[in-house]
Formats: sequence, C-alpha cells, structure tokens
Amino acid sequence: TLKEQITYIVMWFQDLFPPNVCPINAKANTFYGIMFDAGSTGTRIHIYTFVQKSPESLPELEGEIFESVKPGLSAYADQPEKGAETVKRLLDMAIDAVPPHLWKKTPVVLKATAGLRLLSEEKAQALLLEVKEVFEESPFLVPEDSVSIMDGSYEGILAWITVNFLTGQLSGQNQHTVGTLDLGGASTQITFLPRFEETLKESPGDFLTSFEMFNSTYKLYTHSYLGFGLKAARLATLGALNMEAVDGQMFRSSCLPKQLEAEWHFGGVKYRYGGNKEGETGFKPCYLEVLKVVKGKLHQPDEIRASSFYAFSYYYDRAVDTNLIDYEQGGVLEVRDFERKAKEVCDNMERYNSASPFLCMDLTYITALLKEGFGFTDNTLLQLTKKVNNIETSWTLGATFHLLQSLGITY
Ligand SMILES: O=c1[nH]cnc2c1ncn2[C@@H]1O[C@H](COP(=O)(O)OP(=O)(O)O)[C@@H](O)[C@H]1O
Ligand SMILES: [Ca+2]
Repeated sequence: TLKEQITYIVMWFQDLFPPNVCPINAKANTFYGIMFDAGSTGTRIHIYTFVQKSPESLPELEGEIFESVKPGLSAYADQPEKGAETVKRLLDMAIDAVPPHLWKKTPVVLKATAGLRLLSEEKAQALLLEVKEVFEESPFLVPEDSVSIMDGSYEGILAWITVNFLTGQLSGQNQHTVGTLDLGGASTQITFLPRFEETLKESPGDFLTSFEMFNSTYKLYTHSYLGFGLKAARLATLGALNMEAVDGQMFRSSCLPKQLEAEWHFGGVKYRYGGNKEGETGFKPCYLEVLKVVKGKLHQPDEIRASSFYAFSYYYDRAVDTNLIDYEQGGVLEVRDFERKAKEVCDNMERYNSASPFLCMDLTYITALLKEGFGFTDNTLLQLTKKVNNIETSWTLGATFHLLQSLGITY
C-alpha cells in the first residue's frame, strides 16, 4: 500500500542520514510516549509528544492525543480477547499519530487500576496477557513490564506529578506544590507534600513515599483507598459490595428515588437496586447511610484542613452535572458547596429525574468522603480541573515521565 511505501522511504532516509541532520527529523529531539489507563469504568489512551532542548531542562510537553472507550477492561473478565480488542482499536490511533520512523523508539505501556485490582488474580492476568500480545504485534517499543496492575500509591503520586508539572510547580526554586484528590470508580487517592513535621510523624508508614522525579526527591503523603471509588461506594451504601453470590436480591436505599427499581452492571456483576418505597428518602437519612461507609475508615492528616487541593475525575464530573462548575472551565469550590447541592438534589429527587438516579447518593458520598472521611472543613477550597493547558489531569502523564526516564529517553 501507499502507506507501507512511505514508511519504507522514511526508514531508508533515517538509515542514510545521522538523526540530527535527517531532513525528515525536522526536530530530532522530539519524542513520543503512549500510556494506557485501564480504569475501572473505561480504557483510555494518552499519546504524548515531548521536546527536550537540553539535559538540564525539563522535557517540554508539546501535546496530547486522548481517546477513551467504555466499559473498562474488567467488564471483559470472562472474554479477555474481546477486552484486548478494545485496546487494539485505541492503539491504532497511535499508528497514525506517531511518525513511522519513531515507532521503534516510542514505548507503549498499559497500567490498570482498581477495576483489575478487584478481579481474581486469574482473570486479571488473562486480560493482561491478551493486551501484552496486542502490544507485541504493534510496531512500538514494548518495555519489560509493559502491561501491569499499578500499585495504588503510584496512582496518587503520578497524578500529583502530573498536576504539579502542568501548573509549573516542579521547575525553578519556589515550589508551591498542590495536593491532589482523585475519585475513580473503584478507588480514591489523596496525595500531598507534607509541610509539617507532625504529618510525617503521625502518618502510618505506608502513607509516606519518597519519589524521584526530574532530579528532585519528593517525600509525599499518599494513599489509595480501594473500594472507596464512587461506584464501589454506591454498592457499599446499598450493602451490595462483595455480594455477587446473592442472586436477584433487591438492594434499597434512602438515597434513591422512592419508586425506582432497576439493574446495574459493575465489574461484570449484575445488581438490582431501588428506592425506599415505604420508608424515608432525602439528604438526612441518605447521609446516615453513606456515613456508615466512610466513618472511621480513612486516615485524617491534620495538615490538610488548612490547605487547598486540586480535585478531578468524579469530583469534577458531579460538579459539572449539577452546574456547580462549567464543563470547559472547571472552577473553585468549597467543600460546603457539595453539601448544599447534595441537600438540594436529595430533598427534591422527583425534580432531578432526568439525570442519573444516583445523583443524590453520589453527591452525598462526596460530601461525606471529604468531611468525615478525609476530615476537610466546610470551607476547604477545591480547585476543580479537567485539563491544565489543554492536557488531561491524569496520572498517565506522570507515569509517562517516569517511563521515559527509566528507559533513558529523557533525563
Ligand atoms: O484522562 C482523564 N482526564 C480526566 N478525567 C479522567 C481521565 N481518565 C479518567 N477520568 C475520570 O476518572 C473517573 C473514572 O474513574 P476510573 O474509571 O479511572 O476508575 P478507577 O480509577 O477507580 O479505576 C471518571 O470521572 C473519569 O471522567
Ligand atoms: Ca482512574
């Protein structure tokens, strides 16, 4: 085909000229990285373009191509080949995005998060194996360990790296880093750079991790709470988490519209759920239900009460759904804004019929997670962001830096 011929010519040029004078390499110091986020609710590809002008400077991020598919890999627990097929379709985008002469030098990696952590080892490994085959059949660089389940503490650290890189806090002298809050479907992460000795002394040992990036070492507070993502929390509130054996049982909650009866698929399991037909509904009883899920389950570092945090993923989505922020712009909220909205939605459920039946439960959970879970105050500021400089706020950028560094592609 024409494409093959062009590829051949490009490779021939590449062999003929040294890289820095090759006419096709207009920018010899341009490089790419492909990172897949296999999340519990969807699979996403991030194709990053970088330029590094000198070993002393940080690599500059030129752009990102982003695409996603739903559902996530864990929904293919019993059809691993079909799951890998969704990855292949996304990877085909990278074939078009990366210049052919750089294919061999462009690493491709997939990291799975809480969805796969919750599957049985056997099913998770079968999925990862199929994905690995897709990678090996591609023209890209497939590093060792290219397909894996990511450790929860890395998820938080790498998202923190992304946000602080994008906001310019990792370069220069005056580093005022910001903490990050990620609320996924199955797990949630909190990460910040402690400023007080107290935090270092009072945190459980496995909440503190030293991480090296761009020639600096950061000692971060981070933790990933498995089962505390928004969708897992719905099941926990309904009392249905880890209850797959109970066939056809109906789970009811005061956080749902009274007359509702429906079915829901999550992590390959079908659940039946509904409202409290006879009993109470509304914010008050709902808050008590949700409280049982979070109260006393999370570590509360004192220091965060006085700081502001960047919040994304489902914090962002639910704030958009209820017009607390604009979808494109994001915005700054206080914790109390989520509570106000939760009351408004839960106490008027019939009016919010068109949106998700879980809107009341989700907002109430977010409120309880922030206040009773992490211990934030009503006036803690949350900077809601989806993108910074047009780049997605996701752990994938931090993971790509880490990858390029380990491969010696960047410094
Ligand atoms: O690249 C991204 N940019 C912004 N938000 C993202 C990105 N990738 C995933 N999200 C958000 O993450 C949430 C879904 O969580 P996910 O499926 O990653 O679950 P998990 O982290 O528990 O595995 C959604 O709110 C989705 O909008
Ligand atoms: Ca995620």
